[in-house]
Amino acid sequence: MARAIVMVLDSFGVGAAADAAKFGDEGADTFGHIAELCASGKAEEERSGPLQVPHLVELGLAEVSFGATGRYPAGITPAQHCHGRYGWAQELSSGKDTPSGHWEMAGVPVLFDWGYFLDKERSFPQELLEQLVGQAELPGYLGNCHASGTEIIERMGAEHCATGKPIFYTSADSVFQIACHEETFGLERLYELCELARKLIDPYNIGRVIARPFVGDPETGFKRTANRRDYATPPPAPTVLDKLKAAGGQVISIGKIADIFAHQGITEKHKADGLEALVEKTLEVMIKAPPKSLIFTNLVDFDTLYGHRRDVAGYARALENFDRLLPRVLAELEQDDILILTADHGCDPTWPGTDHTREYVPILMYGKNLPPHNMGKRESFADIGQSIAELLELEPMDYGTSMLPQRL
Ligand SMILES: O=P(O)(O)O[C@H]1O[C@H](CO)[C@@H](O)[C@H]1O
Ligand SMILES: [Mn+2]
Ligand SMILES: [Mn+2]
Repeated sequence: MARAIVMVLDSFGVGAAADAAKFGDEGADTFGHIAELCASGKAEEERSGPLQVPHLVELGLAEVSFGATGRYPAGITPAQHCHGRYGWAQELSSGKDTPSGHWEMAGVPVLFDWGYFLDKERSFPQELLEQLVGQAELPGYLGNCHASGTEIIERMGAEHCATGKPIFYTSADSVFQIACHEETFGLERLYELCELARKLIDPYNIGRVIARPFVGDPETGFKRTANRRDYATPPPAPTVLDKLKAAGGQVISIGKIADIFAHQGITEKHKADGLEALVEKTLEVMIKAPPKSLIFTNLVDFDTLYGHRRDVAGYARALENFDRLLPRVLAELEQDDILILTADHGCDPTWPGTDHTREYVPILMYGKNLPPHNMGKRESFADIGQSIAELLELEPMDYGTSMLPQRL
């Protein structure tokens, strides 16, 4: 019996989706724009020249980009022969957020609208703020606005440390984020505050409360730590993770997958800090995981360190690093295993603002038994969940079309 290994390159979109205009994202292209800036010598920090991702290209990445946008990315030579079974998928879910993207790839698109805090300033309802301050016995709060998480701790970190007031902020996503200093405020206290916020915020239909701990001081500057924790609302229906767990399979979360699925349908979880450590952890798990396992890894750095920060060279470096590690992942595949590389939304680092972008995502599948094929445009990320259900011999999911070859 096979195993499925899914690695999410968080935010690695491959071109504006058909409905991108609704999100103000017409023309966004995370992969294409990174490649373009690399090829024109404008992404030279700690790397140089055209984007080098030959192993991803062998799995079909250049063809996927061509299919999604009508052109090959600048500076990328398409592979003579692709080894992958690949396509590009549009999102059925109404939002371009992380939970929607992940749940949809697990077979459960989010067809309802999330609640959002749309006002850029004074973003949160007064009643919610009063409840939080009262019940958590806080001296008040800072922020209460849309912000980039790194920028707001630079701006308000000192006042937070001096007053003990937590920093509340949001974005175009359905999120309530709380930034607090790990030492002066306390990490456990921040988590407790987020748990309270999670309960109070449920009537507003918000996807996630996120704890954003940081360290540092006003002299040397403030820095976020790896102790981020996401408090997601649970998926609206059983995902392929739940179905696999119920069928006695293993569902192994690496990185923030367990948080994104509100810890549902998970049998084992591992955390690691940074792209390389997350790939190493995936390799470690691949050596041991039994048949009928789903190994599900989220590579968050692409999004958090580079996409939202609009750092093109950083994103390119991370892609090149991942590409260098990819042969080791391929070497660890057993005969019947299938590797799926994909993304949950875009976050074009050349795009205005700091939010996600509505894009097609790549689906690059590879297995020793899997005939290579260009599977074209996919109607939903749920094709991933349906493929996993078929591979691991589960009941079919309600959404999605399997990308596995038809059995004779
Ligand atoms: O700017 P930071 O704090 O990284 O926030 C980003 O991370 C959040 C969750 O992925 C998104 O809502 C986005 O705004
Ligand atoms: Mn994401
Ligand atoms: Mn993000």
